[in-house]
Amino acid sequence: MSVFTTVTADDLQPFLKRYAIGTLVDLKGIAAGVTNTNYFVTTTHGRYVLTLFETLRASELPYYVNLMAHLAQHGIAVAAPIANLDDAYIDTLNSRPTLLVTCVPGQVIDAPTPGQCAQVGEMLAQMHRSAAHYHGHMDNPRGLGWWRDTAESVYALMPPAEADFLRRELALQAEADFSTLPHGVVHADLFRDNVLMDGEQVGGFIDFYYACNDVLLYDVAITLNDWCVTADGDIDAERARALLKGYQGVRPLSDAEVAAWPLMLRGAAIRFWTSRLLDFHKPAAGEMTFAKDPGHFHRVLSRHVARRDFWV
Ligand SMILES: Nc1ncnc2c1ncn2[C@@H]1O[C@H](COP(=O)(O)OP(=O)(O)O)[C@@H](O)[C@H]1O
Ligand SMILES: N[C@@H](CCOP(=O)(O)O)C(=O)O
Repeated sequence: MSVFTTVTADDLQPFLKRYAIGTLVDLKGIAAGVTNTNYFVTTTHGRYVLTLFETLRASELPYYVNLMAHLAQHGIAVAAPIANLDDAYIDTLNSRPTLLVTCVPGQVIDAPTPGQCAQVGEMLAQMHRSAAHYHGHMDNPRGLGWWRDTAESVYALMPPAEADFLRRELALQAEADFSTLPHGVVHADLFRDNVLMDGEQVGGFIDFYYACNDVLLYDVAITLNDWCVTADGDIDAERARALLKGYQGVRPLSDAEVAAWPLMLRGAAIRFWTSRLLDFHKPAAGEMTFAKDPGHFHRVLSRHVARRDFWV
């Protein structure tokens, strides 16, 4: 359930007067999603998504919101922020920082086809290209240092063999030097539940609140680890090849990126293994979400370690 802060028509009508998007026709809470309060808002001008931020403060939002606006201006399929009459994207409703964005078409797909993976790869590469001139900068708050600190906080709660495995993998990541690989703006959480597919086309990327500046190949690895995964944590080679072909049709990988790819896939798996371990073993006080299975990314990582063919 993702309506944490209730919004009524009486709350919304005066709020909408600060925008030029018509008057309220319908307001409906969105059940999917885990972090923020989301509503579909239909006005006389069309359909929008209203987000009330439950944890991020207004001062933390400009990097993400200006990025979404920048990408939308460049024709990338993303939800486009709507400015109010003061020309601000971030407003306030019911004491929460609030954003209105366009409603993108499509739905979340659980079992993507290779063709859909190819479209996601293509759109991701276009996103990387078109964000090259985005002026905002945000270091990755969930980089290697965060993985290590998080792992340290849960080792004692893990089966010893798994903790040893994670320690060894983190040591390998620490030895790697990715500093010369192409960097830029990455979504950093482009899982299936953060993309709406409109048939075979990408309807829109959503949920940019982990976006940051980092290695572009890392974003490809995060995306592939979710879009091309099988139920047992293995990677489906046909989907993986399709996603990489779609991506490389726009931004071919360099030799250095191809060489770094196997380790990057492992790093991307560690990122979500550690965050899921933390959520599982140490849920934040008052946290409103249920923890996702950390074991899944343990399996994804183990499969990558054993793998000899990496589809590039
Ligand atoms: N711009 C949008 N257009 C259409 N549907 C959207 C849009 N933004 C969010 N949604 C819907 O709301 C759901 C939850 O959004 P999400 O951003 O994942 O929430 P949370 O930040 O709480 O994780 C999505 O799965 C999707 O169904
Ligand atoms: N995609 C991640 C979860 C990302 O964090 P959230 O705050 O959006 O739940 C995963 O599947 O572990």
